[in-house]
Amino acid sequence: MRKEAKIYVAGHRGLVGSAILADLDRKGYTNITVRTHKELDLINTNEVSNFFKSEKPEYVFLAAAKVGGIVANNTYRGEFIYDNLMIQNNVIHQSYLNNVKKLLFLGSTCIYPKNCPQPMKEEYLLTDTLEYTNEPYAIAKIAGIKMCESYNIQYGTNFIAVMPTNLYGPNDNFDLEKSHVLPALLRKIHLGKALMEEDWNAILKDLMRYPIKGILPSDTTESIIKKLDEIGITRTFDGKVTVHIWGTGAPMREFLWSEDMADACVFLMENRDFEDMYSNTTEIRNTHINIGTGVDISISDLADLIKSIVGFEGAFKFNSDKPDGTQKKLTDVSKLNALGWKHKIGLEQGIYKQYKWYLTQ
Ligand SMILES: NC(=O)C1=CN([C@@H]2O[C@H](COP(=O)(O)OP(=O)(O)OC[C@H]3O[C@@H](n4cnc5c(N)ncnc54)[C@H](OP(=O)(O)O)[C@@H]3O)[C@@H](O)[C@H]2O)C=CC1
Ligand SMILES: C[C@H]1O[C@H](OP(=O)(O)OP(=O)(O)OC[C@H]2O[C@@H](n3cnc4c(=O)[nH]c(N)nc43)[C@H](O)[C@@H]2O)[C@@H](O)[C@@H](O)C1=O
Repeated sequence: MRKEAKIYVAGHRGLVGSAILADLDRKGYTNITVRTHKELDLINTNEVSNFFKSEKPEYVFLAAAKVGGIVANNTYRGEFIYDNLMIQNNVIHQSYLNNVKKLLFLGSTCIYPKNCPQPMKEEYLLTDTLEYTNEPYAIAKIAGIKMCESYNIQYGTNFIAVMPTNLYGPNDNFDLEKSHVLPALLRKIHLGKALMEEDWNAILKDLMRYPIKGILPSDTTESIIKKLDEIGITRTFDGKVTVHIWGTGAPMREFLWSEDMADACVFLMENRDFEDMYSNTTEIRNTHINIGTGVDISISDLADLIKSIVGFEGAFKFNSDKPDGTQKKLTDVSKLNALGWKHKIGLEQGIYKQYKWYLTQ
């Protein structure tokens, strides 16, 4: 990619999109175009067509999507499949019609079977049934992979698909109902510590930055304590605090720092073309590539790690009313590592960085 090449980052305000924007800037790319969701609704085919016709980007990072944690995926099933299919159909098809040189599509490791052999290799795609809680989202992502692959085969486009593991970092989603596990636990444990220390400034600052439905900063402390209890941050009569963790705590998850993720995306955009992704010329499939650390941790151990970093001295309670989801989804990153890319930020360092960033919000 020439440093002055015109690059479109879709979803530039999100966790991944904002990290890609910063990474491109750091690497000296000077001609980036972006649009907010309000300025350009990627579900709207006409709007997307007009954008591509007028902007004519040469490269596209497709980091815009309807994204959320296990409960959001399981609740808003229709939105997760419709929004994501529409966004990717519009951006991928308009990229083809407008001769985009290269597009990078972001999928997710939830595309692999619920009981996939571990660690999960790219060729395990479509070999068994999916995890129910995020099946609509996963089907949309699989359709995105297949659309990139099929356009490349039929039209000679150069659209590559990457499958990231769970991600975290600045500009993450901290809505406690809709977010992923790491930001959710970081925030709940942070609030638990503040509640135990009766640090009302910290609590009010948090509620102002990330409003929680039904809680107003002007509420009485008794009312705030009651509402925090309802969302799983419970203060008992002796002043101790218990933070509720969804599920059993047994599932294993892998977490990649978002800035590492962005570096991998730019690395692949710079170094890998579609024809590098396969050898068999008769049946071309599984041309996507996993991005991860290859290291996982149980939810329970993750909570303990966050507890030590935040300095929370309360307790945890596991809430099995909430779903566990897939028990393990460790990525096999040997393909990516063989290309010379490896993550730099380990989980403990990443959580420190995430918490430091969170405290500046
Ligand atoms: N976070 C994770 O753990 C993982 C994420 N991924 C994938 O990475 C990509 C980015 O995810 P992430 O950064 O976490 O998600 P975020 O929710 O942080 O960012 C998504 C971005 O897309 C924008 N967006 C959503 N819908 C539309 C729309 N209709 N039109 C225009 N913009 C829209 C959002 O804008 P707004 O907020 O204003 O609506 C937001 O800026 C996604 O494809 C996701 O599937 C894959 C694996 C793990
Ligand atoms: C990236 C990935 O993310 C999603 O899959 P997921 O990893 O299952 O989602 P998650 O991060 O929300 O949960 C991971 C685990 O964590 C446990 N858990 C405990 N306590 C909380 C909690 O407070 N919040 C949340 N969200 N989870 C919690 C929870 O019970 C589960 O066992 C899909 O979007 C999928 O499509 C996808 O792409």
